[in-house]
Amino acid sequence: VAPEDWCYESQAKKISCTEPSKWSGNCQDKQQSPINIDTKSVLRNDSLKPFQFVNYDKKEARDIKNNGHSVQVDLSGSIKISQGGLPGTYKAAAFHLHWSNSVNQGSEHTIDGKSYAMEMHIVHIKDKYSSVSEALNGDENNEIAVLGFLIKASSEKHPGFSNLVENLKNIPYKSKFASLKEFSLSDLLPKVDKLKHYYRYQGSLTTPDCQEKVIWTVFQEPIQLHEDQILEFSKQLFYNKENEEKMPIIDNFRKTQALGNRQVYTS
Ligand SMILES: Nc1nc(-c2ccc(Cl)c(S(N)(=O)=O)c2)cs1
Ligand SMILES: [Zn+2]
Repeated sequence: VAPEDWCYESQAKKISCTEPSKWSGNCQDKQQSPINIDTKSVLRNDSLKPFQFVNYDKKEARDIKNNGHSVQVDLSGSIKISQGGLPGTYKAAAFHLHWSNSVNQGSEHTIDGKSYAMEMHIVHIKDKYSSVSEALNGDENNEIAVLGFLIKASSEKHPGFSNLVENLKNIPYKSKFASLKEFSLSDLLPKVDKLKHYYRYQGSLTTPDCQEKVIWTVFQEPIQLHEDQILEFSKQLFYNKENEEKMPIIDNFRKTQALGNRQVYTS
């Protein structure tokens, strides 16, 4: 089945599409993501130094896009990460999010069985590549580095996310774009001194073809958004194109996968 008609369980109930248990490619292999992180079984690894974030504080106006599975913001390759136990420098490609229509679930990774309301993924590729698809052609298991940020509901509105959230109503359907006011990635993330603590493991893309080429980082410090900001995603965004039956993007998160013989490390 061609990967483009893959879908999540919530959609498979309404339309005929390939639901997660039937995803093809590497999706049925043994080093899949996301996983539950059992904090009692993680191993401290002192070589997991703090990340070096380059141009994360660079303010840029960017487009936000409904890609039919999530909401995505493409990033310029001048944004980079290094250190953080990575084998070299990686450049940013894009970020996207996963969510539900309730705040008690929506994240992909879980911590001691606890789901968070959302999860943001900043996808990076090795510096030598110029696209995610080029990186996926590489044959190492660390061609891609995803930084995962858990998001929890709070009573406070997150000012850094306000413009992004306000623009969701402008991209209701697949392939719609909107222009965001200038912002930096740092505007969205916890303070850099809170990013010293993170989990690390070897895994995959959480969407087809689930290639096992991702070195995963899940930060321990969650981002806090107001409940209304979180619920706006499932209220305003639809999977389908303009003139098709409206199907809200809800529960666009993959279930946790077997850890198998992998070890999760912590900085
Ligand atoms: N069409 C879509 N692709 C993705 C995607 C692409 C690359 C990656 Cl690495 C990921 S994830 N969730 O593993 O971070 C998701 C989402 S929606
Ligand atoms: Zn993702």
